[in-house]
Amino acid sequence: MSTETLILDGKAVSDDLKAKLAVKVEQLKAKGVTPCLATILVGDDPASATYVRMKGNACRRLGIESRKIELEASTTTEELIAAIRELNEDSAVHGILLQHPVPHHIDERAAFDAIAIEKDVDGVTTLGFSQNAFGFADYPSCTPAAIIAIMDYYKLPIEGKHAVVIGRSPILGKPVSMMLLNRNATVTICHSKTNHLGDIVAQGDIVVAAVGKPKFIQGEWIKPGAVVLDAGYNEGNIGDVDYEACAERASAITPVPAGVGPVTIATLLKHTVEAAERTLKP
Ligand SMILES: Nc1nc2c(c(=O)[nH]1)N[C@@H](CN(C=O)c1ccc(C(=O)N[C@@H](CCC(=O)O)C(=O)O)cc1)CN2
Repeated sequence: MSTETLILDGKAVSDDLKAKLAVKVEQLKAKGVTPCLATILVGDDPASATYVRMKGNACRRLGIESRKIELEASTTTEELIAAIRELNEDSAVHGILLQHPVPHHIDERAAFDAIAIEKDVDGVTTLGFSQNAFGFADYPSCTPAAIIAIMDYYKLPIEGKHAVVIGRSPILGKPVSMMLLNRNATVTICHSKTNHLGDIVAQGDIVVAAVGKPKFIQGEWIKPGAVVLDAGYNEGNIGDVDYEACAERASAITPVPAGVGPVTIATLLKHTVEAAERTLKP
């Protein structure tokens, strides 16, 4: 790795965010409101169970209530939606998180869209996505928001830069592309059918890896001086970026672990606290 490469420390960004949130949680509690996040886990995927546990622990450490709903893998779409509607109606719950992915037989889009917009702290509903695309979402999807938060924390410019996003999922690649566009970047979205991917990535001043394939982004694709953000969370805590090789060329890069991941969770907490704050306002 070049000695000049800035390692973008997600733990530092997340600690900074959480320190500010701790104050807000205390203020809310003094007014009789305890922020509450309900997490829904369907089935027994071990990685998903880990992420839900991490979110619950992060909530508790900050004084946010965490309500965990665990449903059998055989749960139907209708049963899942009924559980979500119950949480929508529960005034003590401020945010709802449905852990992705759900088992294949479930209509995940329908389930996401059952979440009330004012409780969509994970930014997964079609309405939330649309608001984010227009640049006025209360709660943009957490990983895209985390990527922007890291760039802002380190004062890395976005405006006028060419951002290349690899991945087009509805909770990551697409929303982060819209957020970068709304910050006046020129955005290219690449995906599994993109031809000459390396040539396109090589044009990026900012490269966002959201492809879901371990070490997929090659060092020789990176333009010298580019900023590389790795949103990958593959098995074994391996990112989408070939870290050592990309760090040789990048001016700044997020590691995995301790890069985008911790900021994603801190962002979820931030949105939950904001949702609780909004219940106080007329
Ligand atoms: N409904 C959602 N589902 C999923 C999302 C999401 O944002 N909303 N994102 C991913 C997974 N994810 C959160 O759910 C997630 C993955 C990894 C991390 C993280 O902090 N990883 C650590 C390392 C893990 C460890 O220590 O064991 C790190 O990078 O340092 C946070 C969130 C899919 N599903």
